[in-house]
Amino acid sequence: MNFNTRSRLNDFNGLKAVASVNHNSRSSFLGKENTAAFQKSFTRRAQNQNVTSPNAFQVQASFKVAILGAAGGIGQPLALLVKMSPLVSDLHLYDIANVKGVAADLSHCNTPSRVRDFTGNDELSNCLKDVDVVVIPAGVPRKPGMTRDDLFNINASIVKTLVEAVADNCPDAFIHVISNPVNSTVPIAAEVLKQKGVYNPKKLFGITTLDVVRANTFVAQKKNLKLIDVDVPVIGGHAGITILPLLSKTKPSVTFTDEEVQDLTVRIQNAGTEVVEAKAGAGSATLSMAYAAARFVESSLRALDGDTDVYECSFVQSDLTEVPFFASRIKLGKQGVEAVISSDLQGLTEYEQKALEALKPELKGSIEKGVAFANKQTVSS
Ligand SMILES: NC(=O)C1=CN([C@@H]2O[C@H](COP(=O)(O)OP(=O)(O)OC[C@H]3O[C@@H](n4cnc5c(N)ncnc54)[C@H](O)[C@@H]3O)[C@@H](O)[C@H]2O)C=CC1
Ligand SMILES: O=C([O-])CC(=O)C(=O)O
Repeated sequence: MNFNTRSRLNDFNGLKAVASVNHNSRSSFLGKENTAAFQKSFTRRAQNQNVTSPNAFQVQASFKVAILGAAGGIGQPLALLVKMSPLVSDLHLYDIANVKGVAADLSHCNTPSRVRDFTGNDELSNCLKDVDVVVIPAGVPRKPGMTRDDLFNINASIVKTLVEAVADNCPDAFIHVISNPVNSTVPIAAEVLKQKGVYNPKKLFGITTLDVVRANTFVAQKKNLKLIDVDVPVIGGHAGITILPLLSKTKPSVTFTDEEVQDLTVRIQNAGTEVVEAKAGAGSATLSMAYAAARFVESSLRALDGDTDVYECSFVQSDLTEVPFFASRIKLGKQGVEAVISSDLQGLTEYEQKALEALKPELKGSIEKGVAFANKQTVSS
């Protein structure tokens, strides 16, 4: 098992690979455990397509990705990063406003995927037809002084409506929910899919990758480690104390003083607020979020493509604890969540064990709020 993030950051060859017709091997700029693994999957794909001397253009990438909320702060840089993925053949951008220009702009990049724009309810079905991965960053972001839960009233309805369309048009797709509060929007999505009779818990993901990205960055800085070697699992949920970095499980193995554990944990938990305050009313994390979401998209596509070494943290339906949705490390495969990695929860420090118990009531409450919203709406509609 390879849990490290080596070569995720330093390998920008993906851009070169997709831009060069003579390039006979491809490596991804994101989400690759290592170039050798990617080379293996490239060769496998070439064999499957009966291409004898493969190059990046002959070996067709075959995955369709849709981004709902594509003209927003996260949507735009995310669309750019996904446009650079050699695994994507079609990129569908949907928003209620301003998406035409974003798509026109992006479509001039000389990477292979085709970009199409869709706007308004009438075009949502076409946007979603035959899509493999749907990413949902639609919704409003926080302003200083707000909690993620303060976004519930607006974003719950947005996510509900969009997931209804996903259920009707691409029920087999991987669904990546970014819109906050993730601790509630993911359970809402699950209820909507159940109501439509198409819920597959293995294919619904709350995106918590940014917590891992932050934890890796902050730990590497604090302990003076090589950034690409660091991997910290982050469990629980995606708000305040429900975000629990398991510093004792950091790879490579590293020791922290009690004070370092306290400081790092609080910084990782408050990192979203740190950005909201720095942006001073102009929104929340967008660039780091787009980077994190692109990493999760790339990992999902690698899994769909048959790679067998794909691990990420995500907020999914889980029986790891008594809380029905829980973020933890998962193994991704062609059918979605192949395994929830339970070993991370064994041998926790006293600090982590206490923090885990403390987060459960809040997380459970947020999940129940989402479930109640989805079901109340059904009764009254
Ligand atoms: N999961 C995570 O780690 C993170 C989640 N977020 C969340 O992501 C969401 C989006 O953030 P930003 O991109 O900064 O916001 P933004 O306001 O810049 O962009 C949101 C986009 O969604 C679009 N939109 C609104 N309603 C829509 C609908 N019904 N259908 C399609 N598109 C719709 C808007 O037109 C806009 O283009 C927020 O809820 C934010 O809290 C932000 C950072 C990290
Ligand atoms: O803090 C916010 O509102 C956005 C978010 O989820 C994050 O940056 O982690």
